[in-house]
Amino acid sequence: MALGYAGKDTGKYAKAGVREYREMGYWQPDYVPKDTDTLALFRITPQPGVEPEEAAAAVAGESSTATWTVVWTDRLTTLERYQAKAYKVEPVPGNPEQVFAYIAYDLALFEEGSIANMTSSIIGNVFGFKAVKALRLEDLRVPVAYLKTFKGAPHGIPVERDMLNKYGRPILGATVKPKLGLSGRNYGRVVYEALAGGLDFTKDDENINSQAFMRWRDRFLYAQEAVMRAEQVSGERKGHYMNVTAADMEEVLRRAEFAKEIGSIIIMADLTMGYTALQTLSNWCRNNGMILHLHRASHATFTRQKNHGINFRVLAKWMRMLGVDHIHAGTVVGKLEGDPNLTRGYYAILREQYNHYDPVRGIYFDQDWGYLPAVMPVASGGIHAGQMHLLLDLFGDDVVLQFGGGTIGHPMGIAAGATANRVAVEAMVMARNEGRDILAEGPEILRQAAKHSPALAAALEVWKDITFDFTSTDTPDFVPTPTL
Ligand SMILES: O=C(COP(=O)(O)O)[C@H](O)[C@H](O)COP(=O)(O)O
Ligand SMILES: [Mg+2]
Repeated sequence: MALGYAGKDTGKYAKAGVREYREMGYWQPDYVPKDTDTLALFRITPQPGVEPEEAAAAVAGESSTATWTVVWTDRLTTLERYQAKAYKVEPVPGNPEQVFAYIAYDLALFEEGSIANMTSSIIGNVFGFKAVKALRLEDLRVPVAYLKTFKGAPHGIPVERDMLNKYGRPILGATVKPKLGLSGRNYGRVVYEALAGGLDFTKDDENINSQAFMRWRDRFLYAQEAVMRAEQVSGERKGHYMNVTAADMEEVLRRAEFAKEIGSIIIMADLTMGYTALQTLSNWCRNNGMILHLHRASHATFTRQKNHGINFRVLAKWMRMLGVDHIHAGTVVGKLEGDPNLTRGYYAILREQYNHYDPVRGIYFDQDWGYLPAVMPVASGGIHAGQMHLLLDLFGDDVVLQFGGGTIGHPMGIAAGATANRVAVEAMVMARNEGRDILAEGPEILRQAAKHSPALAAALEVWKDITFDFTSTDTPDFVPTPTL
């Protein structure tokens, strides 16, 4: 074996000073996790010849105290406390190559209120470890004791609704398109049309920051002028997520300050900024009464493949702790990856105060959120008014439904695109509130509403029943038991 690692060929490596992680105390099948432990569920594909328990112990070791050999200085610490403990290994249904490994981390291991520190421990080194062919962090149970060292969302769902004065229905938004190339003035025109036409929010796209064709200050000014004019004509509160993502933190905060100064209630940031930058911005938003929208730009590079990386639910948990008001969480019916059951699980993680074990939705641990504010999930990417019944049925009211192409691509213009979405959502909410079965009757409810709305009629005609039907790459391992 070419690995500097003790697999089955223990004798050889023991001679070379390499110890099995199991022997070093990282495999403890009798360990009873404490309420204050962080629990992690990893999907491990061990290298051929590496036993599952040893692979689990290795992951526990490398994500906490261990190195590849025993070191003299271990004796200078209370090693048993600081060692992560792999305590259970289970087969993955239908996949003999993989195992689920459960690992417990003591509360002492992570700095208070630091996602950077927690991630450096749990996912810092171990994903490149040669003894595992592939590794995925599937879920995390964060103890309330550690959660209480975070403040969470700057506002949370009820406070955001109060700020907007909008209740009892999904919030509607749109991403300005094309993503790149518009001048500030034309950009502002799109914002105005979309908001005056009936949407609540518009937003910058992830890759709009401050390029030469449209510097951020111009965009912010034109967009805010559009917001204020749309507020005047509609009598409603409106907003445009101003993307403050920049190359350094001073510049990020300069842009955020400016957005506040000109009267915006919301800013946005891209996940590409990094955890520490986001946490600074979250604190700034809490201190300055600004809503923080997060675009999960880049997440699919590490969340999408089922055998390696991090499941999005773990990222969602970190973002709820770190403190964002909104996060993109998938659409199921749109253009981007998302299994229905797993996506519902992500929404539960963001919105509920207590998540009960539900492996069908990919929730592997009970999670008490310790009153950390709920985060508003954002459904965005390839959705349109014709799917309103599906979206409302899947996600309920506490969600931002964002129609970029599905507003700006409307044949009668941007304002008509916005109106189509607003009429569709109001008709569907009313039908649901009257007790109708919107999943079964949805298309008919939309057709009836379209009789009085040429904008909705045109939207239904042009996008008909477009859905993006591809098999998800990430699917649940546990299928629901069919009920008789
Ligand atoms: O620009 C869009 C959607 O545009 P459109 O509405 O025109 O398709 C967003 O960047 C995606 O929603 C991101 O994906 P996700 O929300 O999955 O993170
Ligand atoms: Mg985008």
